[in-house]
Amino acid sequence: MQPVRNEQNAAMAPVNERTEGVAAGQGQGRIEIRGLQKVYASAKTQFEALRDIDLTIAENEFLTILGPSGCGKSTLLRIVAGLEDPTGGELTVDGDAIIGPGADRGMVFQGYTLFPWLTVRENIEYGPKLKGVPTLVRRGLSSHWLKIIRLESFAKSYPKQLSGGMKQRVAIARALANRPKVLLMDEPFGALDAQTKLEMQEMLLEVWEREKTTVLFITHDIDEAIFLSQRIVVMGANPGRIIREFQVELPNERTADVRETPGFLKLKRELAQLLKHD
Ligand SMILES: Nc1ncnc2c1ncn2[C@@H]1O[C@H](COP(=O)(O)OP(=O)(O)OP(=O)(O)O)[C@@H](O)[C@H]1O
Repeated sequence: MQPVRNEQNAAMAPVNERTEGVAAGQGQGRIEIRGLQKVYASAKTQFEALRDIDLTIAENEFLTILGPSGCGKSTLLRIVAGLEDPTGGELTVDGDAIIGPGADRGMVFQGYTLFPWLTVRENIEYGPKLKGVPTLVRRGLSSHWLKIIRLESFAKSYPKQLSGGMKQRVAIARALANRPKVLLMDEPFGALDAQTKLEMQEMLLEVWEREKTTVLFITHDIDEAIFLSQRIVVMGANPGRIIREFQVELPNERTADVRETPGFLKLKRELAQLLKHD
């Protein structure tokens, strides 16, 4: 895929300015997590999946949680999504307690979660349609997103006619067309081949710079974490907990060659060392 930014796109206003009245809320997507605990209990066993998680994610921040398999990354994300209840602690988005799923939080997972019976355009328009956004406004919104993800010529295609990378582009557009304050992403590019993964990472950064949504991203890929994030929180397992956090001191405007810079490579070594010893 070509880089998403071009003159035509650069001239386009962010969708938030184009579709007034569709906002999920007035805040900007600040997530506060205090003393979060999660224990999975059955009749015979108890498993402490998350212990004492304290984390604040600033509005418009791109924060990645990095950690080995089983450290509780997905559990944490599902709790923020409202798909699972914590055993203890408090979670808020812009001061509002998270008590279940909501339109203020969009989600993109590794598995392709598009509706197979809807076209690409209909998938993108699904959330706004549920919210009662009028047809013409919806059409403008989906056209805007089709352009950004460079799938205008696939508007009438069905998911099964798309490659894995294309499906994830639609999944991102579908989540953002709903104008969430927060985008929650659980290894969204984990199933893609190496080249497509790099292209998707660049596309995601372009979209994030344009839309300025708070992003909470999960991965166990160190390069992906550094390339995408402003801040990286490293989790350890047994019990799942935060062990360290890193500010990524790289420019926000990132191109592929940032991966060769001394700053990138130094952080990569540090993270690899940390994950090896946990
Ligand atoms: N419903 C459940 N019941 C019992 N244990 C669970 C449940 N869901 C997750 N766990 C356990 O909680 C721990 C954390 O799981 P989680 O999926 O959050 O880890 P993860 O860091 O996302 O791992 P991965 O990178 O492999 O996806 C694991 O040991 C897992 O077996």
